[in-house]
Amino acid sequence: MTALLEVRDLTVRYAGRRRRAEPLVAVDGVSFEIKAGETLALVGESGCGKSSTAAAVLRLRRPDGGEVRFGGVDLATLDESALRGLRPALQPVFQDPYGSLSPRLRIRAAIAEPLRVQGRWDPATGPARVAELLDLVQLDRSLAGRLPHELSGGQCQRVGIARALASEPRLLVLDEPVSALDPSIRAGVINLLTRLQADLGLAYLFISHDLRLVRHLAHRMAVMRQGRIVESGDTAEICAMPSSAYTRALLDAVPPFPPSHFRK
Ligand SMILES: Nc1ncnc2c1ncn2[C@@H]1O[C@H](COP(=O)(O)OP(=O)(O)OP(=O)(O)O)[C@@H](O)[C@H]1O
Repeated sequence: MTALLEVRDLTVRYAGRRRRAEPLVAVDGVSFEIKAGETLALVGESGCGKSSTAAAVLRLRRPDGGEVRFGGVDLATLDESALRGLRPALQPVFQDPYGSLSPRLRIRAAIAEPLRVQGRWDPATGPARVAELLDLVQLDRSLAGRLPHELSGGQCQRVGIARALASEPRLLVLDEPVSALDPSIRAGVINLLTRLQADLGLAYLFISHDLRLVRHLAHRMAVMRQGRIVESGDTAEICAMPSSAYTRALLDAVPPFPPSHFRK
């Protein structure tokens, strides 16, 4: 099967703080691919370049080098008007569930917003679509009239996922999607993501520093260090026999697995 997302030699640089300072190379020649229905986890310590990679894949930031081919089209070089047509297919889910939602927008409006922005809101069918999206993320329809602060963190993150699904994406970029949540509700959101992938055939770029989650969720993983991928491949194989000493050190720091509350 051909890849849905192909990233080749991706480079992201940030200008130095002081004038004439050397730019910081946050992502340095990173390559990976993701097929439809597959999860690739990007793992590594804080500051290794995971979020910068995600921002370049989502074209929130124009890469300084390399290719980001989505469905064969290189997003790295597209202008904003050409990107507009492709953006619905690649959707982000961020770490902070409250920060991702406007505090004054009721849940039904928050879920409908992407459809309105994309000019796809139909007053005749829209409310039923919002209800369907609430069902998809296993939220009670009665929550539609609430404001974000009236919901728990886990419920808000489900709203964030429903908003992403409203665009009928093919790829979700999940940047630490459960690390801000209470440990007791993380498993519920992870199980939801697993089920959505099976039902909708979604591909996930899953960014996490939590290797227990990665072992549970990701078909393949890529380990980043100082902007580069030091090891990548099948998650189970890497976890059983890492070829890089750095990966081994990351794995050795992880408590025993699996937590019993994850659905197998
Ligand atoms: N907007 C920015 N301007 C300047 N430097 C940045 C910017 N964003 C990130 N960096 C730097 O780029 C490097 C990679 O950061 P990035 O956030 O991509 O790493 P990360 O692996 O996602 O880390 P974390 O897990 O802490 O989010 C770090 O050295 C960071 O300080």
